[in-house]
Amino acid sequence: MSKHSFPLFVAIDGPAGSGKSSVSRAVARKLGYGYLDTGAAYRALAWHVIDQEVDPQNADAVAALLPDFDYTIGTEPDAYFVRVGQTDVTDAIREPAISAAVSAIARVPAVRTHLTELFRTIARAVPQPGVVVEGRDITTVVAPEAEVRILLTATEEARMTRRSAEISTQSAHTVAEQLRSRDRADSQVVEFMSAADGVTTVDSTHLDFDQTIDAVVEVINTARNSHD
Ligand SMILES: Nc1ncnc2c1ncn2[C@@H]1O[C@H](COP(=O)(O)OP(=O)(O)O)[C@@H](O)[C@H]1O
Ligand SMILES: Nc1ccn([C@@H]2O[C@H](COP(=O)(O)OP(=O)(O)O)[C@@H](O)[C@H]2O)c(=O)n1
Repeated sequence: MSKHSFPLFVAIDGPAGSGKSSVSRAVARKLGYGYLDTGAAYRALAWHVIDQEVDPQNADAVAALLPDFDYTIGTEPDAYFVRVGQTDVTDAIREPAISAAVSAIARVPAVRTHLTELFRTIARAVPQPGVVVEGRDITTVVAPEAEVRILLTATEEARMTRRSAEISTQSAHTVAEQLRSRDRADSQVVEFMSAADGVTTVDSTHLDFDQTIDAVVEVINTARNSHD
């Protein structure tokens, strides 16, 4: 199969609140690409684990749920949804209880292997000429060979401020503490705080949302030109 049979792969990693989901989705919309939110799969599995009354800390019990984990995600930037079986969990997976449980299931090796395979399959199958895939280990594990690899960062302060502006049900202090402890737990499993070789860093601390989109599109265009 020629390399043009697969969509152009844009891999974006970064810590919580760096803007991965919102920026990746907007970039995909702008370029007419598909969009894959990999964090949503980890969150959906955490939702399923809790729904099945399994202890998220019990790695074997979590791994045992994988063969029957029936997960669907929308890859159209304008028609985003996440389903487990027939249940729409798009909003439920953003609940604080899921955010609190997700790192425990994300450190189970069988979970990472299973979801990584799923991501590769979903990304290859999008009908668009490109796909923006975002998460924590896309540039390093899921698609180290991606045509475009970006680390999206922002200072901890900027990320906490953005995230707490979104969440009205918890104090800014609680949101910041939870984000910090999730980043700490996730960092023990995958490296997403510094760019791997060949990965371009986009620091959005002093960029507004539109400027961040433009900066990412510029990295993609530069990489595309060098591949042509
Ligand atoms: N450059 C930016 N300037 C200001 N706000 C931003 C910027 N990038 C993202 N945001 C906002 O920050 C919040 C967190 O972004 P999100 O995409 O959910 O991050 P992540 O997916 O990395 O956790 C969202 O409300 C988003 O609109
Ligand atoms: N590629 C990925 C994506 C997410 N994750 C896990 O999934 C969780 C949720 O990811 P997310 O992207 O929705 O998180 P936010 O950055 O949006 O807060 C993370 O805290 C990680 O534990 C992962 O391990 N690897």
